[in-house]
Amino acid sequence: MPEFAVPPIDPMSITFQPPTGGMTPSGPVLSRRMSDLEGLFADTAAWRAARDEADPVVYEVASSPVPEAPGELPQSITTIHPGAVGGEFHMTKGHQHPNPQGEIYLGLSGTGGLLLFDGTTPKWIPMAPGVIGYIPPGWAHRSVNTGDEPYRFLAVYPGDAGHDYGWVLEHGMGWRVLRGAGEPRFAPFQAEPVAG
Ligand SMILES: O=P(O)(O)OC[C@H]1O[C@H](O)[C@H](O)[C@@H](O)[C@@H]1O
Repeated sequence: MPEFAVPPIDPMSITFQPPTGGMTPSGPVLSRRMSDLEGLFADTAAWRAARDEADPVVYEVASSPVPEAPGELPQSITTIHPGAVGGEFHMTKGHQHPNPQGEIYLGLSGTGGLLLFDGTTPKWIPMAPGVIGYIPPGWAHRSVNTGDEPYRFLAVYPGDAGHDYGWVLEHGMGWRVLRGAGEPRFAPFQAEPVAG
C-alpha cells in the first residue's frame, strides 16, 4: 500500500491517470463501501438492503504522496460511482475541517455537485469537468454524483485542515440530494434518519 512521503519532500510532478482516477506517484488509496456509510442515507432500509446485497464501493479517494502535514498542500482525486439509495444520490461521507481552512475542487469527469453547509444555510455548487468549486473555511462539504457515470474531481487542501466526520452526523448537511425528473431534487435534511 503506497504511503505519504515524509517532509521535507522535494518538488515533484504528479501524473493523473484518467482511466482509473489514480495518481503516479501514488500516496494512500481509500475505498469506501456502502457498509462504511451507516447513518448517512435517509432511507435506512434501502441502505441496509444495498449493504447486504452487494456492499458496493460507493467512492474511492486516491491521494498523491504529498502528506497531510502543516504547510503542505495535499491533493486527492475522488471518484464517486453512480447510483442512489432510496432515491438519494451516491455521496461522500462529508466532513468539516476542525482547523477552519479553505479547499479547492476541480471537476475532472462526470456530473455532480458540492453540497456545503455552515450549520445554518445549505449551498449547492453544480460540478462538471473544468468547474472549480471553492469551499470557504467553516463550511462542511459533501460531494454527490448526480449523473449516470462516475463523477471525479481533484481536491487540494491545507495539510493541517483535518477531517471532522462527527460534525456532519450531528448537524446534517442542510439538504438531501435526490433523483428528480432530469435535474436533482433537494429535500430538507432530517436530523434523524428514516427508520427502516
Ligand atoms: O472524507 P470524505 O468526506 O469521505 O470525502 C472524500 C474526500 O474528498 C476530498 O477528496 C477531500 O479532499 C478528501 O480529504 C476526502 O477524504
